[in-house]
Amino acid sequence: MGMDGRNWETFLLPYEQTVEELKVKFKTMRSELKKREEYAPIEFVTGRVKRITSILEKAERLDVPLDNLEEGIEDIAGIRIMCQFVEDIRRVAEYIRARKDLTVLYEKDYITNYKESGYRSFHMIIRYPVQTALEQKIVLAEIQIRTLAMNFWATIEHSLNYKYRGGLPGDMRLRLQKSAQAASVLDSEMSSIREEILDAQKLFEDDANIVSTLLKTIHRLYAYHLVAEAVAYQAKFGELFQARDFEGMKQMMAEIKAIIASKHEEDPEEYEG
Ligand SMILES: Nc1nc2c(ncn2[C@@H]2O[C@H](COP(=O)(O)OP(=O)(O)OP(=O)(O)O)[C@@H](O)[C@H]2O)c(=O)[nH]1
Ligand SMILES: Nc1ncnc2c1ncn2[C@@H]1O[C@H](COP(=O)(O)OP(=O)(O)OP(=O)(O)O)[C@@H](O)[C@H]1O
Repeated sequence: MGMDGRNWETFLLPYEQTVEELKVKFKTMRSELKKREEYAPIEFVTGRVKRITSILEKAERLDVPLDNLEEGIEDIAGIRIMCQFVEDIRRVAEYIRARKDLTVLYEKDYITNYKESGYRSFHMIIRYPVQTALEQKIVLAEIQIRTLAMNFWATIEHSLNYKYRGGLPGDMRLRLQKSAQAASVLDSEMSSIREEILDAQKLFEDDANIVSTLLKTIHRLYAYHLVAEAVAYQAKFGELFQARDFEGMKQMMAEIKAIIASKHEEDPEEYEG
């Protein structure tokens, strides 16, 4: 007996539950990663159950018999994960592959191989065990992972395609391809800016480290009874810090280390420990 005779409402129930559960899980992943590493590779998460008309149209287009919708249509349950940067997409995919509550059936990388329309996204088709009131069912679901720029483009393109019912005029298609290119450039630009921001943060971290190790090194001079030197270096440090002269601090560090090393040579026994 075909799908037509069955109850759509109960057919869609496990998919609705799947979408709700996956949304919660990925939103939780977002907040957890944000707490752990001060930066979340996930910007936001959406999900939807495919509408009946859209399921029927797709079944017709892909020649899927109505009694095989569960296996034939892979995106009845769909989740979408938006990221700020292209690099985040790989990370999120890694986290998904490592999960124990789902299995990845296959992946489609439309970022390396974007579609002719200009569409870019990373797709994962998963098997998800969902516990209903009566039984455990394993359903297929689609996870789309994309940047904000990819999502912007795909949203506009989707609505235009819907408006023209797939028959986009040639010039429109060309302009969409061009804007997909522009979105891709935008993603690359943002990635390189991100690298620079991370470098700047690292530099700041390094400078902060120089200050603390230099102050500790100056303090060690007291252990070698070099009180006058310690006081002089402390004063010089004050000047260097005022000028934020980190190169000067590195030189000072080298000088003090040389002094300490020569003291060691004079009398290695005295200063151990
Ligand atoms: N906006 C937009 N979305 C797309 C495009 N191509 C694919 N998608 C999205 O990605 C999903 C999966 O597409 P595909 O990987 O091509 O797989 P499919 O479902 O077998 O094929 P089609 O639905 O026939 O494209 C679609 O259901 C859309 O949500 C595109 O050109 N533009
Ligand atoms: N995996 C997904 N997660 C969240 N939203 C999605 C997902 N896939 C599609 N959508 C959105 O659901 C709405 C309805 O899309 P629909 O499922 O009818 O078509 P589609 O997935 O774009 O195309 P197709 O029928 O070819 O699979 C659109 O706004 C679409 O952007």
